[in-house]
Amino acid sequence: MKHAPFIAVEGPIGAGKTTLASMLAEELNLPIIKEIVDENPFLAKFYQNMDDWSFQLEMFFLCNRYKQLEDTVTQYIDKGKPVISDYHIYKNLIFGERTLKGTKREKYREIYHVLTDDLPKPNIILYIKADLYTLLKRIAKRGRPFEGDMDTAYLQQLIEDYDDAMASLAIQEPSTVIITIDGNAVDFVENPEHFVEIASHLKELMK
Ligand SMILES: Nc1ncnc2c1ncn2[C@@H]1O[C@H](COP(=O)(O)OP(=O)(O)OP(=O)(O)O)[C@@H](O)[C@H]1O
Ligand SMILES: Nc1nc(=O)c2ncn([C@H]3C[C@H](O)[C@@H](CO)O3)c2[nH]1
Repeated sequence: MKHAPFIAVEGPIGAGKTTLASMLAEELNLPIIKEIVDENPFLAKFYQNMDDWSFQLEMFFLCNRYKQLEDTVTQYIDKGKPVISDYHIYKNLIFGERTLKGTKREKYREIYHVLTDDLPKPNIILYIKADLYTLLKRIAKRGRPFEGDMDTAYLQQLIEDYDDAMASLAIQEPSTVIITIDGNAVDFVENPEHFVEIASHLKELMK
């Protein structure tokens, strides 16, 4: 691999990104960058009223991820050190395009590009695909109170948005390696062999 591996684990809500990224970080001895969830002041409000809170929420996620990406670049990428993250900053566009409307969507899209276009992006993406049934099961298992009433239509739409986004990324950035994991069938939590297979694949790519 020409550049230091910058690995992102992606997939719709509850797919298992943090779980897999943490397991891989430990197995491969990699530093991990994790999404900020608990200190997010808008998330619970957003799930109660998406139209009222989407712009604040998307901007909050974007600013946080921008800061984390800047730090990741200076601390790891610029020094040629590998790193793993439980998200790709592109997810801001996936969510923003879905939750925002009209001029706010256009403004947000512009701000996203101004902030991120000149920054390095992950060169390996592990994309966990999973169906609605699996995601709802995992979201319930995790039991975050504010996700309790999640609209299933929203989640189903995001599943499709993620598929479209990964297909677009594959075209826009052909050098990015995208490994798709069937999150319904492959269970890296319950089945150690499944995890070993993913970790071995990644080790090969990182050589
Ligand atoms: N392969 C799996 N098999 C069974 N349970 C899993 C699996 N992956 C994750 N889980 C469980 O599902 C829940 C959601 O996982 P996790 O928090 O890693 O998802 P996520 O994709 O990071 O979520 P979010 O999109 O909200 O950030 C957790 O309770 C986790 O333990
Ligand atoms: N609207 C919106 N935009 C984002 O960029 C975004 N990223 C994550 N999330 C939601 C999913 C989980 O509930 C919870 C933790 O991942 O936060 C988001 N929601």
